[in-house]
This record gives sequence, C-alpha cells and structure tokens, in this order.
Amino acid sequence: MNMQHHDASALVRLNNVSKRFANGTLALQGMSLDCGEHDFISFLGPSGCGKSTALRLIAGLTRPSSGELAWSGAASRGAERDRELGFVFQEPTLMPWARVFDNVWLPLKLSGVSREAAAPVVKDALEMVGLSRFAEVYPRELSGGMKMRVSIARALVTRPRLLLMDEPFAALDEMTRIKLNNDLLSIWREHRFSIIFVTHSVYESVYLSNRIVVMAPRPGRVIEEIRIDEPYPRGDAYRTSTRYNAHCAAVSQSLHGALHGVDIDH
Ligand SMILES: Nc1ncnc2c1ncn2[C@@H]1O[C@H](COP(=O)(O)OP(=O)(O)OP(=O)(O)O)[C@@H](O)[C@H]1O
Repeated sequence: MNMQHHDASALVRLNNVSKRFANGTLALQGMSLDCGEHDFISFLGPSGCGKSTALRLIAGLTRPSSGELAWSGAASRGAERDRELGFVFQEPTLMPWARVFDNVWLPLKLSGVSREAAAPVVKDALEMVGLSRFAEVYPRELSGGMKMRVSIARALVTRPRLLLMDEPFAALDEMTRIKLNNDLLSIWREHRFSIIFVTHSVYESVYLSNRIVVMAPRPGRVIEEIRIDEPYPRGDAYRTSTRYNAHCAAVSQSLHGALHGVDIDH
C-alpha cells in the first residue's frame, strides 16, 4: 500500500528565506519550501550549499535575514514549537556519564517531567529504536549505530511532529547505515511524523525520501525539487530496482548540472 499522504496544510512553510552572515557570506538565497504532514524531505547537495543553515533556520537556532518562516497550529507559538521539533546530528552527543535511559529522558527532564513519570515514555522510545534491553548501559558500551539509535530515541521522546536530521548516518559503516535507514523508515511510517534529512548522498536520499531538495553552493540555493513517487515500505527490492537506479541517475544529473564544475563530495 502506498503510505504517502500529503496534507494540504504545511507543517512549516519557508517563503523566500535568505540568510546572510555578518561576514557577508550569503549562505542561503531565497529558499521556499512547504513541509507537509508525514513528508520525508531530503536536503541534498555538496558542502557549503546551505543545507545546515536551512535546517538551523527551521530549528529556530538562527534567524533569517529576509523572508519568512510560518508554522501551522500549536507550533506557531514558541514553546509548543520547541516541543514539536526533534533533532538528530551527525554526532550522537550523548552524555557519557549517564545511562541510556537518562540520556533519552533528558528532553523531558528539561521540561520538568520526573524520572518516574517519564519512564513509560522513555521505554516506548527505546523500544521504537530496538534498544529496550540497553536502558541501563552507558554510551561507551554501545556501538556507533546503537549510539545513533539512542540519539534518535532522545529526539522522539517528546513525540515531535517534525524530526530534523543533519547527516545522521554519515559517520557509520555501510551495513549499519542501511539498517538504520530501514529502521528509520519503519519508525517514520508507524508514527507518521515528518522528517527533514540533510545528506550528501544521492543514494540515501532516493532510498529514504518522497521529496528531494537539490541544492547548490555560492550562494547556497535550491536548484530543484524532485519527487520520488515510489511506494513505502521500501526495502532491498527497491534498492536494487531499475526504478531506484533511474531516480539516482536523475538526481545525480540535477546535482551535476547545477554545479558547473564545482567539486561534489557525496
Ligand atoms: N556562522 C557562519 N558565519 C559565516 N559563514 C557561515 C556560517 N555558517 C555557515 N557559513 C557559510 O555559509 C555557507 C553554507 O554553509 P552550510 O553549513 O549551511 O552548508 P552545508 O551545505 O550544510 O555544508 P556541509 O555539507 O559542509 O555541512 C558556507 O559557505 C559556510 O561557510
């Protein structure tokens, strides 16, 4: 069954958003984007094309120099918006002195939820990422992939409507990355939040997303949005299909065409 579904009302809408830093760098020029309910959007492009800047703007970590960001529903108010966003970075950034349970509890703790009251929710989040049996261990006892799972559980523990992921699997080996891609897709399908996922990888973006925003640098900007209208669930059959390869070729071409000789490092 095709689980893609597009709500008419955007969760967050960027309208001609630009970001110029104090040193004069135009990190992002005129970006417009509607992120809908249950979208899986990838920002794809080489270093310096403004992917992280766009993500940080959506996260509210930095403000646009011009243009607007608009949120729907409760998220249009600051405090609720924070709760409706989850973040995952390339580094899992776990507290080494705290057990897995306490790492995942952190966002709830910061909003005043006691350890006891948080326990069932933390347990659910760990179950989502397949780490139920690891609640009592310390991060140093976990593999890189498991640490990333903890980071995902921590981001999901507040049940955000939008999960922002900045190259989350870039440092992982290929097999772990494929496994995490699959697990992320199944969590996303079951819990129906939206994802904005920053990546350098054409293959990863075509595998995961229903929409790919292709970006280019100097100045950072959107070149094209490419829809990947392929049904979910996606698995090995999709990864080895001619359709998958055709999408990868089209997306690569869009990326190369836009770069005019700029080095690509995906
Ligand atoms: N705080 C800052 N001050 C000045 N320039 C910045 C700042 N942050 C980013 N830039 C510049 O803005 C441009 C876009 O950077 P950004 O990090 O958004 O790109 P990116 O596509 O995420 O790159 P990467 O894939 O390397 O993370 C780059 O030229 C970068 O050097």
